Amino acid sequence: MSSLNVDYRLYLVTEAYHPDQDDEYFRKVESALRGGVTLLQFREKKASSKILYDVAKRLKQLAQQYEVPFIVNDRVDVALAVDADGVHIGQDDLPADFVRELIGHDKILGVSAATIDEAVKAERDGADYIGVGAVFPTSSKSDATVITSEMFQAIRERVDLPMVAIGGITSDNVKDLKTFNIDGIAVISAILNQKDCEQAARRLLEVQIKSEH
Ligand SMILES: Cc1ncc(COP(=O)(O)OP(=O)(O)O)c(N)n1
Ligand SMILES: Cc1ncsc1CCOP(=O)(O)O
Ligand SMILES: [Mg+2]
Repeated sequence: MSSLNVDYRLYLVTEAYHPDQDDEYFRKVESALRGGVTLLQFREKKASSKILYDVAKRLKQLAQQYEVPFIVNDRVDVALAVDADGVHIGQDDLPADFVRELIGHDKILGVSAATIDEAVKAERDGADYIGVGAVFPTSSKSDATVITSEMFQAIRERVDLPMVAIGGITSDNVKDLKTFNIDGIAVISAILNQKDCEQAARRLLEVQIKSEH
């Protein structure tokens, strides 16, 4: 998959997978895809490699059904094993230039950046997009720190790559990002903690479009 025409507008990052809630997990992801999610990331911090592989294969199939790219967080091995469309890595993961070598140029490489230096390096190392945040406080990632809007803007000015905002984004505060010239938002709880994930996704897309005008 070429990274050129990726639609970053609404990037869904998965919540923790629990085998005893398997049906519910996939039902919510599919509901969100129906609501218009444009990119799907499998983020799983605790599961065994076997579970990672099995869940990733099933998520990839779902993403394919809805024609959205499928990205694996952290685990390049799992991404390659299931032939995902890309990998997302952070500052504590394998180095981005090395990951680019491992996955080649046909796959999407996303890199987290919270400073200008990290963002500039990500671009140099071959990232296709950067994930920048946390833009708001979040309880979905225990070690996330909130960056200032000045930092966000400074990164935007220095890097030409598509930029996705992440962390604590909701349909209420998404309008506060409208001056930042972002390419999209990445969310977990704003979709997956809602009763109706399809409706939550649809609403986030709508609010984003409205706040562009
Ligand atoms: C789109 C996007 N942006 C940032 C992150 C955070 O990645 P990282 O800093 O490696 O933290 P973990 O998600 O691995 O805990 C992301 N996953 N996606
Ligand atoms: C993975 C990640 N990286 C920075 S904040 C965050 C969590 C995003 O989750 P939520 O959308 O629920 O705040
Ligand atoms: Mg990571």
